[in-house]
Amino acid sequence: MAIVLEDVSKTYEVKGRRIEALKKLSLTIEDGEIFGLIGFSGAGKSTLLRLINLLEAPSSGKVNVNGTELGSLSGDDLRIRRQKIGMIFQQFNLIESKTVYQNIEFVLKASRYDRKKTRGRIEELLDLVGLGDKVDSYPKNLSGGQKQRVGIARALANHPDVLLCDEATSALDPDTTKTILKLLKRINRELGITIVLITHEMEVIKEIADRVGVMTEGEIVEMDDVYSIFSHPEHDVTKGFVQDIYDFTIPPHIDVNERSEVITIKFLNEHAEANYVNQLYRHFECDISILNGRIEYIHDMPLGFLMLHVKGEPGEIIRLKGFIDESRGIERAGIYAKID
Ligand SMILES: Nc1ncnc2c1ncn2[C@@H]1O[C@H](COP(=O)(O)OP(=O)(O)OP(=O)(O)O)[C@@H](O)[C@H]1O
Repeated sequence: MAIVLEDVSKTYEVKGRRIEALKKLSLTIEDGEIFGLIGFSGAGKSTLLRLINLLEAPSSGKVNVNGTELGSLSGDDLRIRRQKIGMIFQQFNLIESKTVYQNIEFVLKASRYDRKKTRGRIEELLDLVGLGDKVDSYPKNLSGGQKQRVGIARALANHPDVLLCDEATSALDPDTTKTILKLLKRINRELGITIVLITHEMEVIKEIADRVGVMTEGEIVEMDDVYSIFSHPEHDVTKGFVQDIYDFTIPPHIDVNERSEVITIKFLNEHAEANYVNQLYRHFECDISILNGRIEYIHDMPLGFLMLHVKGEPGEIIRLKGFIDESRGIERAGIYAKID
């Protein structure tokens, strides 16, 4: 059971102009995983989500969700299948004139949910998202984070097996973003719901995704587990996104020549926490100062970057670089190219 897209294309015609929003894209999202799609505006992310959500049909290719070929559905079958795909939005999309209770009741009514069970289900959902005391509040009296919690409760009302998140935290401050992402992760782990999220923020991917696809111009140009994408980005677009997090630029006053080099080192896994700089001091007659450094924990696995300014005889600097290149779990990082 999974979401499988096979050679999917989507073309729009606008005033006689063809826009290829998706170009023969193939992708398998495994059951129970959190899959993040990152890309700049116009890359085709929302279009992809609308195909999975059955809001639109592909121009060619196949979309299969949990064993059902979506193109084959119509009428009631389509309506029922759609209920099994929940969705949350950047602007929450709550009905302002309805209370929290009524917002969720609305989707349960639409799905002809057993009326006798409706109140119990809504209370259960609000408890799950930590809003048990807001049942009679109106959206205008809720914070952004609380509104998104209502959005999540509403999306889960019909026991979906897939939850699609369209820039779900882009309107929230960093702290609220973290709590919402934690909630989504808990929902994924505890309820086993597959989550597909689209974002333009690498922080969001780092925080929550198991795997990530990088989209540009209607194609997925790189796809891997999140640690691999962060530690070894291949495509220029991916490098640009990663560099947004590791913004390591050489300070302008640092002179770079054969006796004075800036070396950025990448430490993988447990090597990030070792006393590596100590070893460099001990082994080489160089003057070493730290210009920048950071350890990131991705799914609890450390990934470290350290920018060093090394001064010394050219031969000694070459030996030091050779030592780094031969050390296990340690690599020279270079500077990831920034794409504007
Ligand atoms: N209904 C539509 N009619 C015509 N063109 C469309 C339509 N929907 C999307 N497009 C075009 O398809 C391309 C991909 O758009 P899409 O919204 O999927 O990108 P995106 O990555 O989600 O961007 P954003 O983050 O800005 O939403 C864009 O060139 C867009 O203008």
